[in-house]
Amino acid sequence: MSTNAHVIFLKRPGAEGIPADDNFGFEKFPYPASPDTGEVLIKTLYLSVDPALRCRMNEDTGVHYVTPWEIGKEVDGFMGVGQVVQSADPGFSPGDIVESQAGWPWVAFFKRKQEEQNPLRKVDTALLGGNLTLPLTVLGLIGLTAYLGIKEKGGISAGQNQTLVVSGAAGACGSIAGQLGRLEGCARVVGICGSKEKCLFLTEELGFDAAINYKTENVKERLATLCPEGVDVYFDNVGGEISDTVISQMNKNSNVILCGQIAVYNKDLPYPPPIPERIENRIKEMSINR
Ligand SMILES: NC(=O)C1=CN([C@@H]2O[C@H](COP(=O)(O)OP(=O)(O)OC[C@H]3O[C@@H](n4cnc5c(N)ncnc54)[C@H](OP(=O)(O)O)[C@@H]3O)[C@@H](O)[C@H]2O)C=CC1
Ligand SMILES: CCCCCC(=O)/C=C/[C@@H]1[C@@H](C/C=C\CCCC(=O)O)[C@@H](O)C[C@H]1O
Repeated sequence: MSTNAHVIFLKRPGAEGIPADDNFGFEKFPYPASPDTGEVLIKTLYLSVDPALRCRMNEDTGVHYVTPWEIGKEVDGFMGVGQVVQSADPGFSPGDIVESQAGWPWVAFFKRKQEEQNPLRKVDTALLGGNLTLPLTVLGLIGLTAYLGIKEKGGISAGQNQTLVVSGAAGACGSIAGQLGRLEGCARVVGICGSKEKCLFLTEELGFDAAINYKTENVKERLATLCPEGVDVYFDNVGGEISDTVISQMNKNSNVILCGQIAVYNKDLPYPPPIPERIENRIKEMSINR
């Protein structure tokens, strides 16, 4: 009989801890014989490895909607895509492509019950043009996060000559947020990211007006040059010093879309992590929505 295998969580990185291989283990276990009534057997195809999973390595994530991983238990991510191998549920047939919040059995089969909290959804592959990872990116939670952030929190109106700055701009959320900001009507879209190649990707392929490499350039000076009328909308993926610098150049009544704070995920801080007092004061003085 073939065996299944999965990733388990072995130890927390601790305060100020950088995640390492030995935080995780790999365990083999028996492969389920066949699905019981109402169950399907799914082969994992793709798993989303998200920055917020780092917060699940801590004892307390700081937010109610993201639960910490338990020591010795299987690692589960936010979303995964798989293929039905056997089905004892009339709603699914072998070969169906499905998505759900997924555990991490590695290139293996697993058995899952239909759960109210975490439904298994059939993916309409005709919409995907052969790219089965799209439900994990632009057509999934990532795309929705960027869309709702820009639409609901950005305060963007066409014709208002607004400047949008995006940090983590070449990443999954940031790259979509910048493009949506442009479509919503921002006059200028500036991305901040960590390499020359990523800067070129933003300006040459995604239509950003400019990009700043925070690893080699002075972000404060470049922002002042690229955003001469100040910043009206900031899609914040990173927090930390970069965000302090952007917020210092934001206009009165402007909007920070607080998407994530990846720069501080290795620090043992509650979410959202505290910001320096001078930045708090500026947010109040300038009536910045955050
Ligand atoms: N609110 C929500 O529901 C959601 C929030 N998020 C949050 O959005 C953010 C981005 O997520 P996502 O797009 O999926 O991530 P990606 O993994 O696609 O991109 C993350 C990028 O962040 C950059 N980065 C990493 N560390 C730092 C640092 N110290 N300073 C500056 N940049 C850094 C890196 O790019 P580079 O080379 O440019 O440094 C990295 O590639 C995260 O904070 C995440 O938690 C994501 C999804 C949903
Ligand atoms: C702990 C810090 C979270 C910071 C915000 C963030 O990065 C969110 C990430 C999302 C995530 C969260 C939404 C719902 C989780 C529900 C899962 C559960 O365990 O019940 C999701 O949208 C994808 C992430 O990257």
